[in-house]
Amino acid sequence: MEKQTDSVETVKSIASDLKAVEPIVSVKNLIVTGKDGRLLVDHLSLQLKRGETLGLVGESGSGKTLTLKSLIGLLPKNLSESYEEKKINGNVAMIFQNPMSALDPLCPVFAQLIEVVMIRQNVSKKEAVCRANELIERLGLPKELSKKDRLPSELSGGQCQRILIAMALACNPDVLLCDEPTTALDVTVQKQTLDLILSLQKEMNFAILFVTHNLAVAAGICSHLAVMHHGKIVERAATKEILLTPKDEYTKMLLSAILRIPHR
Ligand SMILES: Nc1ncnc2c1ncn2[C@@H]1O[C@H](COP(=O)(O)OP(=O)(O)OP(=O)(O)O)[C@@H](O)[C@H]1O
Repeated sequence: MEKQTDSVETVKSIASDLKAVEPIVSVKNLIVTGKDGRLLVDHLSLQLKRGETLGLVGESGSGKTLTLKSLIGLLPKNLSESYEEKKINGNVAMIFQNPMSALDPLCPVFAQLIEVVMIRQNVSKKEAVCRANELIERLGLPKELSKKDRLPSELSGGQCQRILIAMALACNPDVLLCDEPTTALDVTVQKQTLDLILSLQKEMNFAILFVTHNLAVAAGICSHLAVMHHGKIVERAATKEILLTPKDEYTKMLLSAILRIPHR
């Protein structure tokens, strides 16, 4: 009997080891096309493992957001897609670029958070209120948010983004898709928000796919970068390698376009 229990434990441990190394996100040859036949995402392939942070960088219009939308199943209806593989092993959550427009402007933020907790965690309203309060505290948001009916317009941009991060956490994500989550914030709030996302990742070990046109921001937080140009990934490597020895001409151009503080 003891031997049998031992072997069950061994199988369980092998299964959990396999889960740790198998990719959480696996995309092969994703193609997104417009009505006019224009290739907006062109044979894109990527993989992401638990705890990894991959930055998807490239100029505006290169297809980064459409890649995320395809992954989360929110591709606009006028576009069509095909792929060899598109797999997400676990829960996925997304943080959008503009926190103000991602929230319902007419509904108090606490009520919006409660709704997400109720739906995603399948709990009663009473339990959802408790969990939403925990999230508010964990994300360093003012406690009175749960008491006063505050609309998104009565919060700062940084606070709204924290509400969206709280909503994402309520989904218990295995992978977090971030679409320029700090672009609409001022630089100090940008840094606080990025630090917050990274510390939550450390704690919960989810993978991050981080979309930005800002190579400096991506380089600061991502272990690997994939450079996108005209819908294609033209180069993918460890962040250090891309910064020190870029191979693709477009990557070199992106690097040379980073603004530097002039010598005083
Ligand atoms: N619903 C749509 N219908 C037609 N074309 C679209 C649609 N959505 C996006 N596009 C086009 O697809 C291309 C890629 O768009 P996408 O939003 O993915 O770019 P991006 O790299 O995320 O840019 P940005 O950094 O500015 O958000 C762009 O040329 C855009 O105009």
